[in-house]
Amino acid sequence: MIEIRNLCKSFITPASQANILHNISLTIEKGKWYTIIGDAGTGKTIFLGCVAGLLAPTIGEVLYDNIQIYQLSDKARSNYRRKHIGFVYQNFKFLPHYSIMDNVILPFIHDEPRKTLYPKALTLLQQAGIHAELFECFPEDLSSEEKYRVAIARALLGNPSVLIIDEPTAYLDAKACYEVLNLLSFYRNQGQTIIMATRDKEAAQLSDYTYKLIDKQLVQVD
Ligand SMILES: Nc1ncnc2c1ncn2[C@@H]1O[C@H](COP(=O)(O)OP(=O)(O)OP(=O)(O)O)[C@@H](O)[C@H]1O
Repeated sequence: MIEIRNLCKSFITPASQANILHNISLTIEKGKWYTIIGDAGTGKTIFLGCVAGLLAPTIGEVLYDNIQIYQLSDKARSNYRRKHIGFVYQNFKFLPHYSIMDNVILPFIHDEPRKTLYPKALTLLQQAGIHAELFECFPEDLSSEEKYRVAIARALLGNPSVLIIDEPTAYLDAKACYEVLNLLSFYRNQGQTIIMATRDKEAAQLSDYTYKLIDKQLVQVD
């Protein structure tokens, strides 16, 4: 369903060249959970950005259902991304002065009326274990675990083909981490495709496939 072909990513300036990813090929199957583990600075976020249509590879291709997303115009790729990709950022990117419910709904407010978005957001927030009394709170009122849960609900509101998650276990203690991973497992069991990057190899235990990013390349782990 997602085909990553010979992906290389470098950052080139007149003074230097930083080669981050080299010749990565991977097929992402529908309904499976892929975990990319790697130490800090190995290129996990860069890899997710390339797969998500946010960062053009220097060489190589990313195809969604045979469509080369980097051959699309910026506008078409942006539309494609909105439709197909739900992204949970490492730092969430919440709007601090908007309520939790607004943070979930606002990314889609130009696509659909609030009155149809609201019940979907309500269901996703409830599935994510967010109690109704938190809906009108602000992001800063939430615990780290609750923030992850809200960010996952927001990423799923557009019913994306793939949920991409950058480091879901950062800032969480072991129990909270376990709970968030269980929530992801629930969605994978419902058929959601997931690509997750993390430094924590223990976080890969519920996923279907684990790869390690090492020396700029992906190596499958057991
Ligand atoms: N625009 C850029 N120009 C040059 N180097 C960059 C640029 N953006 C990122 N890098 C470098 O790419 C490397 C990989 O960064 P990336 O954020 O993908 O790592 P990561 O594996 O996600 O790390 P972490 O686990 O800390 O989040 C880093 O060494 C970073 O400095």
